[in-house]
Amino acid sequence: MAISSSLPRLLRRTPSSLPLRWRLRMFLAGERSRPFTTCEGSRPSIVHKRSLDILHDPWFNKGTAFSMTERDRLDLRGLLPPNVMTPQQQIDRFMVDLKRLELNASDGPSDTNALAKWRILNRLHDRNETMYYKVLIENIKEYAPIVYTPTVGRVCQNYSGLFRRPRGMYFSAADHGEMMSMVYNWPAEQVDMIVVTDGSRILGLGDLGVQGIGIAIGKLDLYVAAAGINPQRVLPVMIDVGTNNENLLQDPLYLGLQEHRLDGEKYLSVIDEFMEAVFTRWPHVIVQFEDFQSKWAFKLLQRYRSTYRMFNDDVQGTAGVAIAGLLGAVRAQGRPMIDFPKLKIVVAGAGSAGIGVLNAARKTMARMLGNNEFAFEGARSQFWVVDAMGLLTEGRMNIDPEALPFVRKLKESERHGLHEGASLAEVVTKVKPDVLLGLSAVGGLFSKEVLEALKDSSSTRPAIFAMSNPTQNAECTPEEAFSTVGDHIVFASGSPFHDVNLGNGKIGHCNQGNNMYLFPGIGLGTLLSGARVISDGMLQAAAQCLASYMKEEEVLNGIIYPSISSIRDITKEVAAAVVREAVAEDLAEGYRDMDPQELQKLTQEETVAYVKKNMWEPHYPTLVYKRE
Ligand SMILES: NC(=O)c1ccc[n+]([C@@H]2O[C@H](COP(=O)([O-])OP(=O)(O)OC[C@H]3O[C@@H](n4cnc5c(N)ncnc54)[C@H](O)[C@@H]3O)[C@@H](O)[C@H]2O)c1
Ligand SMILES: O=C(O)C[C@H](O)C(=O)O
Ligand SMILES: [Mg+2]
Repeated sequence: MAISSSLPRLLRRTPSSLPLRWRLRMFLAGERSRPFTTCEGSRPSIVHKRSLDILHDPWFNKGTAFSMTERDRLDLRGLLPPNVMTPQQQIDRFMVDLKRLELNASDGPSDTNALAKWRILNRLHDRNETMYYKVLIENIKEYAPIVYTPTVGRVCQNYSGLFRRPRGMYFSAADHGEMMSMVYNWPAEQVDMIVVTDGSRILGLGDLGVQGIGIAIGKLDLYVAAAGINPQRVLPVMIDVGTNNENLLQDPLYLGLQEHRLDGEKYLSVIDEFMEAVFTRWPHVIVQFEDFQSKWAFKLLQRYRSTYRMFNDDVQGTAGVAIAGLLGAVRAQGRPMIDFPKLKIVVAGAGSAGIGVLNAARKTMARMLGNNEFAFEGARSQFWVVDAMGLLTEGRMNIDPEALPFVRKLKESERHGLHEGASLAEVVTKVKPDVLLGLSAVGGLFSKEVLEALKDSSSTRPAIFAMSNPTQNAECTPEEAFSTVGDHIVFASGSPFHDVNLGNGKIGHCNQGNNMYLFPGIGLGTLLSGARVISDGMLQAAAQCLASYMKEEEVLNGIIYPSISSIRDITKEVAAAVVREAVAEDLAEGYRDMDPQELQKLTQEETVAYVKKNMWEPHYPTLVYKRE
């Protein structure tokens, strides 16, 4: 039957408002499929596609309205958020989002159009990945704050409305027993990098449930843009084990499972099953755990790190970035890095990030002091930890095991005029720290009173790290820090802020102390070395590389982290440092045609060149058609 003879019939049956392209497509997909003349349930439409091909076909796609049986029949399981929606719910969700555009979609005072920009970039991402990444790489300073912190936080908060075309995989508590087969629904034969979250602590925004998938997508955008991981080989994953966010539990438009989070053994068995499934299909994949609540972050890290190629970005990536910044703060005082163990550090926040930093800083100090038990014990006394209940001392009931090494003895505290639960301002007043570091998720925690107290710091150049994300969760702004404590401070924040004009031609530098300077290089270095696991040594090599990347005159000027414009270059260097450490520790098993013996022969420069050569660039390849 020729197209031309059936076209008039087809045209009569389809609404004239539809583009001709669609009506033709309907014909080509089979005359039997009559979405306009049959209603759901009476006669099925025959499709000749499955999996993502259906989701990407505007004619057949039903998005979140695919029923569970259809999802199974069409290999769609895991490719959509778990909550099956009615068509009306889909329209309600879309309308809420459409109407929201009329409101001010701002994230902080810096960019009132951030979400609108995200939408435009996201549509490009869906249409043309090569072009999307070219735009991102060439304009990374401008658009990292859109695809990553801080806008990604707003994206996650609004994800049920923003959701259009699915990206990544969703494993839910309801998929127990199915994951090993579901993982084959992902169309890519090879996956190098997975970023997985359970949505329980997204940035400083709390439990966002299934909407947390946005953070996994944002992190992988940086893996492609900064580390040159091939975008065809990345996989964002959301493990939906429910949510304890009451608003989401009540929201009829929420896309995730509307039940309380799984806990205990049930929770662990879901994560175990997921890990087994992905490592069975892709034995060489690297899994980055992201934004898991502290309660599980440490346990899962300990459970998997010696078996699987995995790391926790919030615990380990953040620690490395903080160490590099702290070493920069020592150098900024005109002192050698080896003076680091002398710093007195007050840390506000004892969650996954805060404890990660404390452990790494303590180990670094101990290494500098002789790397023995005595040095390790002594280094403990450099830290004062304040959490939601104030100064952490042995007087506290029910202390988290991870925080135990950092509790202060009561006598010791009294000697400093402090007590269990003392406020941050009291601690800063009495301790006079060199560094005040915030990973508390409490915006404005470094109040005027706290910053005033820091003026009496015993350091010639006190350092303030307001590392919580996104923007509104920063413990203070750079303006507040410079104007209260003084022009001489060193300042870093987790989310980007502008530098401060101090007058008289002087600039107060706002460094971005964010794990984005390390995680892409840790992942790339692990991939290219073929390391079996990610060791402490590899993480430490990454941090040292970042610290030594900064030149003396920059550091003396208060610039302790590179500009994000050079993130591709620093990531290449970090990855090379990770490769070399993996080789030195005999963990490297090689990558493609580069075997461990050859890796071992590479000089420092050759390792950097090897990394560079393996970084994906956003160029269109020539395409040639070949019948299967
Ligand atoms: N800049 C970065 O690279 C980076 C990396 C990881 C995490 N973070 C940010 O760090 C923050 C914390 O992350 P997390 O995983 O550790 O969270 P978490 O919820 O596990 O821990 C938060 C900690 O802050 C403490 N806290 C709460 N209120 C406080 C107060 N008033 N004073 C002092 N401490 C208080 C809590 O007791 C807890 O110990 C988040 O905002 C996150 O975005 C930043
Ligand atoms: O995501 C970020 O910007 C940093 C960090 O992983 C966080 O959780 O805040
Ligand atoms: Mg994180």
